[in-house]
Amino acid sequence: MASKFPVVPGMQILDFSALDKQSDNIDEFFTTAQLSKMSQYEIMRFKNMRKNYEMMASLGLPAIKPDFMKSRRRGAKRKRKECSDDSDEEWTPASERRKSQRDRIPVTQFSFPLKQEVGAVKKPPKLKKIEKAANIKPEKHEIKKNTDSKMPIHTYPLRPASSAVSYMKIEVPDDDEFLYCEECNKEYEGDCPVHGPLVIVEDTTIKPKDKEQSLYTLPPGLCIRKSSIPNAGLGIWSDYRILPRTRFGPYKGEKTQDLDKAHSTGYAWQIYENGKPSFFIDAFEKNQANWMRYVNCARNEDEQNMTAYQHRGQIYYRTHKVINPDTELLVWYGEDYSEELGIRRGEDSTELKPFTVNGTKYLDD
Ligand SMILES: C[S@@+](CC[C@H](N)C(=O)[O-])C[C@H]1O[C@@H](n2cnc3c(N)ncnc32)[C@H](O)[C@@H]1O
Repeated sequence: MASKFPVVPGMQILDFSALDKQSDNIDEFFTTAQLSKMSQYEIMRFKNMRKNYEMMASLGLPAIKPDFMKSRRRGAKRKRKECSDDSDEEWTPASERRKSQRDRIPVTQFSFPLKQEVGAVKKPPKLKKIEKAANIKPEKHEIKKNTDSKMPIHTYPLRPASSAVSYMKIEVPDDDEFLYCEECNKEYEGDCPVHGPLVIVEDTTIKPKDKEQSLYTLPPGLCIRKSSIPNAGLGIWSDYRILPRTRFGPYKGEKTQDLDKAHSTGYAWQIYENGKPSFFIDAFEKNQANWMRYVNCARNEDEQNMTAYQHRGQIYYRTHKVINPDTELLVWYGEDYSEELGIRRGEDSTELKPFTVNGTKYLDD
């Protein structure tokens, strides 16, 4: 498929729109009588299973066909078992299957292992080159307030930890075994039983001692360039369409309990244990971090396209809306740090002007 967007070697442009329509129907696999006995919950569940399977298959990824899709309904009276020639499982009514379904779905059916081994993708250019092209001064311990010119510029490390917070933090439930499903607006112990597991995008695997480690871990289809946010430095952009419920991470960095240090770098996430602040994961040192250190903070809900969450002591980012190609990935750092950055949620609607360097499109302040 032709694309006007820059393409990372080995990357696919994903367009699931046709798939979405087709997958949103399970009529061909059940009789009218069977369908009429199913709850909305069951119907949605089968649709999701079909969608996940077909998306994986369309990408050429290993996917296990759900049992209910293995035989098509050819007549309302035909029994399910007779139709099924490649399954030795006895067919049971959907309502009876519901209880055991979850245990029987292999996790791999849903995972989206965009995993790249060393050498499989071309490494991104050197950080210095990227900074030069984007007209960004090499990274310093510096945080600039982006919205109000009267606001002071803080240079770190400069002050002891105070009430102002310059590390990222989010509300974490007492038990971080639980996963919150934004679609259901509920927490579940493990994956959501209605919408299934998140689609997992893994970091690119790198050699242990690779310099600029954080950049080389970029998954295919993402790239680094100047942020769309004025004075925010570099940021992470999508080269292809990313669907909601896609998970990135975990956020990698040095594990530390040093509060002052976490304050000073601007790259630390606070981790909670039993609902209480415990330690930090600080991604300031590039050779201990991954690409997630470059994800910037959204200035308003509209531009936020990822949610940060803690699960089993680690921080992940997941998408909660479709992210179109050529869009910056933006997460919410939490109230305190955002305030530190001069972000008052909902107030900034700065128009962004594109410009081009060496054929690559950037957005200027
Ligand atoms: C985790 S880093 C993000 C990557 C950073 N842009 C870089 O080039 O390394 C956090 C820092 O990015 C900058 N930043 C992130 N979001 C911002 C925003 N909305 N406005 C201004 N600066 C922002 C701040 O300097 C902040 O301390």
